[in-house]
Amino acid sequence: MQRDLRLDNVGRRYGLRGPWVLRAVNLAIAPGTLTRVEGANGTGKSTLLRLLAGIDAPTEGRITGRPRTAYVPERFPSALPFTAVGYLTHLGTVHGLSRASATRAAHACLERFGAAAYARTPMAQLSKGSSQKVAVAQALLAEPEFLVLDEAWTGLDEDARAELERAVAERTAVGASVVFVDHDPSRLAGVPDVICTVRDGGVNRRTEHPTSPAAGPRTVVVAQGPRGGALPAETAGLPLTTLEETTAGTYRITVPASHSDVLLRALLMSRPPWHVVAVGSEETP
Ligand SMILES: Nc1ncnc2c1ncn2[C@@H]1O[C@H](COP(=O)(O)OP(=O)(O)OP(=O)(O)O)[C@@H](O)[C@H]1O
Repeated sequence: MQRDLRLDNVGRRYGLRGPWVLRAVNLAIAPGTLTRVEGANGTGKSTLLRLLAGIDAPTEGRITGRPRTAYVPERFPSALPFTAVGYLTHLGTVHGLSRASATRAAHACLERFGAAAYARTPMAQLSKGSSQKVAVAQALLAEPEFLVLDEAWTGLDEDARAELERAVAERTAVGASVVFVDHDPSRLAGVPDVICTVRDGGVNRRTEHPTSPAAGPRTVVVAQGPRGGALPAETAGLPLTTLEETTAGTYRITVPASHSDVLLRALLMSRPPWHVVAVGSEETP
């Protein structure tokens, strides 16, 4: 994502005389940020996400700067006349991949979320959880610059939930933005850069400070790199909780557990690679 996605004076109501669900919303989503949207039931969270994703148009106001976007809706229309892999392959070709690459990407995505066994099952026959995995896979397939997740974790098993958290971390680490709603307050706790609260038709935006002690599980990585040097550039988008040079060239780095894979990959893939000495988990207060 190269620039902010902007909502200027956006309003949305359903029907000509329906009540305004959102009104006078001004909001900017910056590249590389993770935003959590919260609010009571029926306040307009899904409405806001559909507007952000471009699935729905504002009744008034303007939305500009939307990059290549993917969306996981609250309710995924699973009764489609495709097998899971057929559907994802089709979408891959729509996104410009060759058929062979799209098929490979489709299988890889299903495998990643533990749904490889259902690749050839007609979508209408998938269980709710399996079809949710396809919903998530379709969004991640094209490596979007902007990812919008409306209760995307609901119905996923534990492994798939963790995998989706990792996928979110990967997206933001490469400069994409992610906006999500989730009923579980501990979802990615301490990680979001921004919290948006929808209330009384408005959106209140507040910036979080990932450097303050974050809630949720954290991973401690001890790694050796250049003395007094900086972390590899690939770690720039990560919400590091602490970074300490314990002895010359040895660093103790703490990240939210959901981001540990991205941190480790960045360290090991940097040129020259860092040496990872230890990885452990840290209890949080
Ligand atoms: N397609 C629609 N047609 C008419 N009214 C709608 C439509 N979609 C949403 N609404 C109304 O807009 C309001 C906000 O709904 P929305 O689903 O955006 O809220 P939400 O905060 O996501 O709710 P929840 O937490 O229950 O998922 C509700 O009053 C809802 O009935």
